[in-house]
Amino acid sequence: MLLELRYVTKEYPLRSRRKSLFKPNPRLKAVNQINLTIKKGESVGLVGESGSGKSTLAKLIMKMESVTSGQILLNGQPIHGRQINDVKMYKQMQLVLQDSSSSLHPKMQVKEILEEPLRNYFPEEKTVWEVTIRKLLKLVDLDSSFLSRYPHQLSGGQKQRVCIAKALAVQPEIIIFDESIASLDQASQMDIINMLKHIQKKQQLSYLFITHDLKSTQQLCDRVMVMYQGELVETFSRWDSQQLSHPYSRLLFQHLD
Ligand SMILES: Nc1ncnc2c1ncn2[C@@H]1O[C@H](COP(=O)(O)OP(=O)(O)OP(=O)(O)O)[C@@H](O)[C@H]1O
Repeated sequence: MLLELRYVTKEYPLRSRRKSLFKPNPRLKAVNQINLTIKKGESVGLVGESGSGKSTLAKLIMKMESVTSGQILLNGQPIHGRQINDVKMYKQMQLVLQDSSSSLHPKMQVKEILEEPLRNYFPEEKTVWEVTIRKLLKLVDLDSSFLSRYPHQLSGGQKQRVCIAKALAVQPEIIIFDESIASLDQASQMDIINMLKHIQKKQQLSYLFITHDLKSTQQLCDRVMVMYQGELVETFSRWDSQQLSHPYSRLLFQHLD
């Protein structure tokens, strides 16, 4: 299994006005006992309303937050421990966020932005960096005229494409998308989804595609999981509302068209 979550829970302390020495501070279970698996080459959607715990889960998987309990394994190795170092982990797993402006350095040209991961992960391949950068741009449907542009000279969709190219530069096994295309218009979203599908097939990549919009998972994902109030309440791979068991999943289906 490429990625496996076993009973993963994340609690945050809740601020309470009255502190008592005798009562434990109240805590919020942002993520509650989540079990999930993603195989090589599989594309999995994670859908849920705002506050259901999706981003917290992404942060736990990317080791940006510590787990309260449970285990996350990448290729069988627990990531929240000393068994796997961060460089090795981020070589296998990359994250693409919604707000691309925060992950693109404003003073770097696209060429430099894409060179950075190659410098970090493939220093011995310096002679082919330039060719690789052009290939990456082509993969995300941008031509080489973009190489010299700065982030402020790109549209939202083009910025997201550069972020995706930056993640692909590392040649990861899995990419986690956290609302990565949510801020784009419908047509750009569809373009990027089709592009991601094409790349995934070509490279046998795995995706965890996190979104509040069920429709965007329909094209891209083999399997969809529904999160509600920190828990995984449903998993389905057939788009048949009759098969759903949780009222929230049924509600999501009602808003599909
Ligand atoms: N650092 C934190 N400290 C305390 N509570 C937090 C923290 N981060 C998230 N939470 C809480 O955890 C819950 C889940 O938040 P999370 O951001 O994971 O939801 P989400 O499903 O990604 O929502 P959205 O779609 O709006 O981004 C929310 O109630 C949120 O307020």
